[in-house]
This record gives sequence, structure tokens and C-alpha cells, in this order.
Amino acid sequence: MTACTLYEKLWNAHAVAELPGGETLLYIDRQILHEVSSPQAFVAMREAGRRLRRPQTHIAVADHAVPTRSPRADGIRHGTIEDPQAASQIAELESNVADFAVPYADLDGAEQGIVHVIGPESGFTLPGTTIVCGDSHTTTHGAFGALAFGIGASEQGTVMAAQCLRQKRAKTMRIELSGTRHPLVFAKDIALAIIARIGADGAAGHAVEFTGPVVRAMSMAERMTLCNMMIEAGSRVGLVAPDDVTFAFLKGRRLAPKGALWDQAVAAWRDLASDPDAVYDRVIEVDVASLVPQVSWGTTPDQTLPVDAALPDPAQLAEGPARRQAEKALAYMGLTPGQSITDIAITHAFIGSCTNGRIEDIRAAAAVAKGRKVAPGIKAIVVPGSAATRAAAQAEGLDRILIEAGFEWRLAGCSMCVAMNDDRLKPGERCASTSNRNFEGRQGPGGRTHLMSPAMAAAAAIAGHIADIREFAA
Ligand SMILES: CC(C)[C@H](C(=O)O)[C@@H](O)C(=O)O
Ligand code: SF4
Repeated sequence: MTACTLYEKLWNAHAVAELPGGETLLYIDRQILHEVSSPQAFVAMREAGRRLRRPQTHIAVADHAVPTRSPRADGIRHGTIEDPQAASQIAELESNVADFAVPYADLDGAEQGIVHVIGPESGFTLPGTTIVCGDSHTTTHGAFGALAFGIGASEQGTVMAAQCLRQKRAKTMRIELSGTRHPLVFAKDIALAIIARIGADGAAGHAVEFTGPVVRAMSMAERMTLCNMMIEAGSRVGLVAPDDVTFAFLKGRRLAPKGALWDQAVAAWRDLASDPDAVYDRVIEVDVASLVPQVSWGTTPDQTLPVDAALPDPAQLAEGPARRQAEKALAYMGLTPGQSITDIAITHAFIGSCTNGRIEDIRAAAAVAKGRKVAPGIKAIVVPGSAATRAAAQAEGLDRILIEAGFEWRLAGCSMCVAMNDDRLKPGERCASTSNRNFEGRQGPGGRTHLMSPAMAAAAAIAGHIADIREFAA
């Protein structure tokens, strides 16, 4: 038998038929639905008079449009949402899930949260499965050794009706991470550094698998951060082979297999790892020993530099597209060529999102915040990725530490990652953000985003400007 990569094993196990034109009909095990991208698919189902083929293989949740504050002391959001568009998007999702019998994580329930946080937390995300969602950051779930990718609105309807999708097989790319990293260099820094190196489309057309001792030593949270960010390098699929870290994370989760089924599942999941002699179309090696904390300075994720660097000076670049892009980005970002990154003053800090809204991320922020104060005039918000993450953080007392330091402690949702809810920047405001996208207007029209790790965002909140966490922690 030919040696196969993890991606090829997942693909082959779900291939139903080879179609003319080079596409494959793939069986889809699971679909996640959210209020922003699912309405059209439900409309199409209704119009065609169709039912879901396997309703129990879907879960739905409202995350993008939801406010992360409630006027009520108990945090209930139903009945309190002032924005009519958000209220109607959530109401539409709720009527759709009721009509089509889709399992729903209620807005005020213990399992609400960002799609890519609650899938893993509930055990819906499992190794060896195919998982789709009308959301580009579905790459996140690949951290479990699932073939997970974002799809469009009409494809969501196809999965609802047929449990299958036509897809073109991607090329494979292996990113081998080795070396010993600085303790304040996180998965987010590694992901940003990779994107800066290969470019915002550097992994386009490829399914990326992370390998090497650095990945094996990472928590699931860090593996998810890496896979999450791969869409920012143009890849629709990020992968990590499942191992004991994966199994320990999943064991006992509500939807994970139980008893003898668990043992059988783990045995099968162990076989998913890429064969030792499997061949990839591309291999990239990254030595993390030389990495320092990273910060994006521009309006694409590859416009990223080490925190101790100075901003580029377009005048020093040769005439051409790179120079024009740098000029345009610096102008939008309101930055001076050659300026030190640590001299950039901020107005906001946002700790959250499906990239960095997990308990480990909140712990990292709280460790920096402890005994310190957010700088005067800075609005700093911490938005847990899910209700369960929020509860876990509160059980550890992290909310108290953060509130004491002057951070706002919010309810779960996408929040300031995306300007689709109440949490957004005004023109000219500047945010140290743990999210994943920094294009013009992403956090609000005219808003300016600097992507970084949770520890770095917390340090920026306290310093009032971008700060090097390595010096800050000393
Ligand atoms: C709204 C949604 C479809 C979108 C995505 O596809 O990623 C959002 O989650 C984002 O991060 O930009
Ligand atoms: S947190 Fe941000 S990136 Fe993630 S799903 Fe929500 S909007 Fe998209």
C-alpha cells in the first residue's frame, strides 16, 4: 500500500465517488451552523420542501452578531438585544433549528460560544471525521485530526439535504516545527511568523499539516490556534495528527464516545497519523528557537514583524507593488515609516476570538494583568470564546484578576474580532487584538488592528502601547 498523509487518509475514508472533472464526492460527518451564514441554506431547504438527512449530525449556535453584554445581572441575553438586526438573525436561527430539528446551543445556555470553540468543547469535533461550517476558520477543528473546512451558503444546503459535498482534493504541505521556543512565544506568534514568511496566500491550494516536537508538546488550544490561522495563509485545511494530548482533551466530553466505543475510537484514531514515508507536495521547516513575539503592523496578516523590529520604510523599497502596498498600509494604519513597533500607542485591547479565546489564552492574559492596571484611557475587553470557557475562567478566579486590573469581562461571542455586533472600533481607533484578521475595517470602519498573542495584548493594554512581553514580564 502506498504511504499516505493524514489528509489523504481522511480524504480516502470519506470519498464516496470520483466525479468527472476531477472532483470527489465526499461524505460529510458533521456540520456546524451559525446565525450569519446559515439562513440562505435553510431558505433553500424550505423552498425545496426538504428535510435534513441526518439532523443529529449538525449543531447550531449564535456567535457573530450576539452582544457580549447583558443589562441583566444574570447575563441573560434573550429579550435584551437592542440591535434589531442581531435580534432578528438570532430569532431566525432559532426558528430554523426548531423547524428542522437541529441541536442548538441556546444563546443563554452553558454550551453557547464561538462555533470553533464549542465544537471541540462539546466533543462534537472528533478525529477522523469530516466537519464543515459556513465559516472560513473551520480550519481550527483540524487540530484534532479532522478534515474540517469552510464552505459556502449553497454547500451548507447540500450537506443538510445529502450529507455529501463535491470537493477538489488539495495538495499537501507539511510544516515541521522544531527547536525550543522562548516561554513567551506562543502558537499565535508561530502562526504569524509562518504567514509573514510564506505570505497571505502562501499555503493556497494546500492542506497544511503541522508536525514535529514543538507541535507534539502543544496543548490542544495552541494546536487550534495554529490551524485556525492557516486560512490567513490561504489554506482551507490545517491539520495535526491526533495523539494522547488529543485523547486526553476529548475524553469524557458530552458528545465523545464512551466506554468500549471510546477504546475502539482511540485505536482507530491512532492509525490516522501520516505514514512515516508519506510524501508531501511541499515541506517547510521552522526553527522556533529564533522566534520572538510577533505583531502585525499592516492590513494583511503577512504584514507582520517581530515586536523588536522597526516598521518598514517604503522609500527604502524598490519601486513596485510591495512598496505601494507598504505605503498604503502605513497610511491606513496611521503609522510612520521606520517607527519602532513598541512606540505604537493603542486605544483598545481585545482578548478573545476563535483564535485566542480559550481558557489557556485567558490564563496568559490574567498572568500579565495580575497586580497591574490597564493604562488610563484604554478600553480593554476580555471575551471568552464560550460560556464554558467563561465559567472555567471564573472558577479559577481569572475574571477577578482581570476586572481588578481594569479589563472588562464579557459574555461569549465573536465580539470585536468582526464588526458584526456592538463591539467595534470607531475610525482611527487602534486595537491590540488576539484575533486573526487585520484588513481595513475588520474591527469597525476606519479601525486599526494589530494582531498578537493574548499575553502581548494584555501587556499592550497595561503599557498603553505595544510592548515586548519578554521585557514586560521581567
Ligand atoms: C461571517 C463568517 C462567514 C466569516 C468567515 O467565514 O470567516 C467570519 O467568521 C470571519 O471570521 O470573517
Ligand atoms: S471569532 Fe472571528 S474569526 Fe472566529 S468565527 Fe468569529 S468572526 Fe470568524
